[in-house]
Amino acid sequence: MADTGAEARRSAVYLLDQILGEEPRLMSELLAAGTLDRLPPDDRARAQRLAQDTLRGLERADRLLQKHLRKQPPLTVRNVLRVGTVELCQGGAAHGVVNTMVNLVSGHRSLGHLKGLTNAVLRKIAAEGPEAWPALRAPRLPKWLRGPLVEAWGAEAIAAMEQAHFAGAPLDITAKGDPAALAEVTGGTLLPTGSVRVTDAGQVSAMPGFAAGDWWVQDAAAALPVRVLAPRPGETILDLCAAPGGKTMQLAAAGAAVTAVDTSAGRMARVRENLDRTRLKADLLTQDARAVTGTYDGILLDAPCSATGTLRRHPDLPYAKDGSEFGDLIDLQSELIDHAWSLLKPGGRMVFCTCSLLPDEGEVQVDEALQRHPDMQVDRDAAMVPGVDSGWLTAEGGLRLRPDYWADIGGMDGFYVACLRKQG
Ligand SMILES: C[S@@+](CC[C@H](N)C(=O)[O-])C[C@H]1O[C@@H](n2cnc3c(N)ncnc32)[C@H](O)[C@@H]1O
Repeated sequence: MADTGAEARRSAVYLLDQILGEEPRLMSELLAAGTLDRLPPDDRARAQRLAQDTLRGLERADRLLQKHLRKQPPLTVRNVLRVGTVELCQGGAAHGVVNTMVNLVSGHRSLGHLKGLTNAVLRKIAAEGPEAWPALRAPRLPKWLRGPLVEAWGAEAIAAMEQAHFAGAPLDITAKGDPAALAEVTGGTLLPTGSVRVTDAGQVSAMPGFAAGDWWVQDAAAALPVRVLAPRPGETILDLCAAPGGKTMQLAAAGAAVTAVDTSAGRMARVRENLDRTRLKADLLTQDARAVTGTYDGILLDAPCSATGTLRRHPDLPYAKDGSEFGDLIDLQSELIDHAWSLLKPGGRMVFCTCSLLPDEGEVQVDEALQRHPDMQVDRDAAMVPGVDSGWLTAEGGLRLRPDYWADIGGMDGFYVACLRKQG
C-alpha cells in the first residue's frame, strides 16, 4: 500500500535539516528557492505544516526524546524523531507515523543502521508521549532573544507570548470592500479592528472571493498601520518598504494615489501580482527608499526589522537567526525615518511601523526621531482607531501590539505603530 504521508514527512525533515543545520536558513528562503515545488499542493502544505508544528514544539519533543537517547544521533535522525514525536503527540496514528519514519531512516545512505533505534524510540513515544505532552511547559524562546525581550516586557509577559507562539496563528484577511460581508461569505469572524479571522481555512487560493481579488491575507495587527494613517481618496501617499504589498492594497483600496517603493525586485513582482489580482492601482518603484524624491501628503514607512513580532507564523526565525543583524537594522530604520521625513509635506503625517517586539525598533526609534526633528509630533488620537484598546498606547503615543493580546480569540502579531505629524 502507498505510504500517503511519506513525501510530506521526508520534506518536513529536509526543511528542518536546513533550518537547524550548521548554516541555518529561513523557511521563507527555502520555499522561495523552490524546495517543495516538486510536491503536489496537498503534500507541500502538509510538509510545511509538519515542519512548523515541529519547530513550535521542538523543546517539548526534545524533552520527551532525551529520556530514550543515550547520545544524540546525527541531525537528520534527530529531526526524523522530532517530527515523529510531534505528530504522535498531536494525535497522529502510531502505525503510520512510526512506519514512515523508520522507512525514511532505513532508506538513507549513511543512516540505515539507525532504523532500529528510530523504531524503538518512536514506539516508546507513541506509548507515553500523547499523555505527557500537554503537561510540558510552552516552549521557551532561545536565550539570545528571550534575554532582551524579558528585559523589555518582563518574565510574565514573555511567558504569555511564548504560549501565543506555541498556539500558532489563525488566518486573518483584509476585505477590499465591506468586511462584514466578507466575514459572512468566508464563514469567518469580524474582528473589532475590521479584519476577518478564519479558522481551519484550508487552501487559501480555493477560498471564496480569492480569485476575484475581494481580499488578501494580512494579520490583524499588520492591518492597523494603514487604519492609523487613514488615507483619503486622492491623497498622495508614499508607501516605503512596500513588498509584498498588503499595506499597498489597503492604501489603494482607500482611493489614495499610491507610490510603492521596495529594493527587492523579486518581492516587488509579488506586489504587482497582488495588485493585479485585486484590480487595484499603484505606481511601483524598485529602488532604495533613501533615494526617493518628491513630496507627499502622507507616508507609510513599514521598515525592515527583526520580524520578532511574527514568530507565531514563523517559528523558524528564532533558530535560523541569532540577533547579529539587529544593530544594522536599527541604524537603517533611523536613516529611513530621516529621509522619509524630508519627503513629507508640512502638515502631513507619517506612520512608522515595524513587526518587531524590540523597543529599539519601535518606541526608542520614535523617542530618538523626536529629538532629531523639532517639527515632529506624535499624534496619539490617530492611533485610537476602532477596536484598539487604550492600554496598547505607549508613553510616547504609539501603539504597542503583542502576540499575547486577544489571547482568547487567537492573538495577533507583535507590531509597533506610531503616527508622526509634521508642523504645518
Ligand atoms: C516588513 S517588509 C514590508 C511589508 C509590506 N509593507 C507589506 O505590508 O506587505 C520590509 C520590506 O523592506 C524592504 N526593504 C529593505 N530595505 C529597504 C530599503 N533600503 N529601501 C526600500 N525597501 C527596503 C524589503 O525588501 C522588504 O520587502
